[in-house]
Amino acid sequence: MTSNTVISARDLSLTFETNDGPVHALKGVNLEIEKGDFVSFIGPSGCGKTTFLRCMADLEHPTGGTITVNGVSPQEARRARAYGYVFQAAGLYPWRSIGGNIRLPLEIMGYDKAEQARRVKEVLSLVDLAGFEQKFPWQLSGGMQQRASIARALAFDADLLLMDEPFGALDEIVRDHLNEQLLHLWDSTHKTICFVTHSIPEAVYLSTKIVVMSPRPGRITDVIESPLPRQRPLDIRDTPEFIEIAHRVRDGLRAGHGDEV
Ligand SMILES: Nc1ncnc2c1ncn2[C@@H]1O[C@H](COP(=O)(O)OP(=O)(O)OP(=O)(O)O)[C@@H](O)[C@H]1O
Repeated sequence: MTSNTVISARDLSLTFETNDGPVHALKGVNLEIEKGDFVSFIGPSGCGKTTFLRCMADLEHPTGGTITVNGVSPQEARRARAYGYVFQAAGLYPWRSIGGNIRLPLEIMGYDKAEQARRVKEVLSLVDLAGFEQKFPWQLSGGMQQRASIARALAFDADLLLMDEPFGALDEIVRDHLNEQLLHLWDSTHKTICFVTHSIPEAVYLSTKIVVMSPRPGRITDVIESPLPRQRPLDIRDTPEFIEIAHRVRDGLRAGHGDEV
């Protein structure tokens, strides 16, 4: 672990006790994430991607091993507001305007009105929604709503962004556009991003590091360091380098699946 280490998981395990017996959501997970990394977690349903993200966010508590966030416990990191969390669904309050939704966590945290207004403007422009502050969620497309939820997660300017399959419900064209915007945002803000996805092209396009996971028990089967440059136009997806990484991810997913049967 170095001073640049954002997430450090050592032999991390989490077993849920259920009526049907124990569920090993995570077992023996080891991973280091450095400042500025864009890390995707990919794997079949039930391999523990969400559980891992929730452990980072102090929303679940490991039953074995250790995990630190910025060198401290997830609980301390949560209290220090070390991360923003973006959920699968945008989860905006329909009775609040877009500005009102983004402002809500800032109100709770006691920022003064001028600072709230400044931050709302800043994050809306970061996600390309300048001018939409007064609109209500139902007046925005699904992709715009998801961008607004990213803006809300960015509002208190945490260096770490945890994103749980934020674009899963969107069509491919919108998703491509949001992927480009997210890469741009990552590049311009130097944040560290942990991103859950089911899509191989999305994982390869976005990431500096791709973590391939496998279920029962949930574990990491491969960690791929991407050789792709930081600046990535969408057509990088047609290059041999991109296709080679995508193959490796697919092979990793297949191997993990083979263990199940
Ligand atoms: N609160 C809980 N109680 C019991 N079991 C749980 C709980 N949360 C998750 N699980 C189980 O833990 C395993 C991992 O779940 P998790 O949601 O982390 O997987 P995932 O990889 O994110 O799946 P998906 O891609 O479907 O979102 C699954 O078998 C799930 O059923």
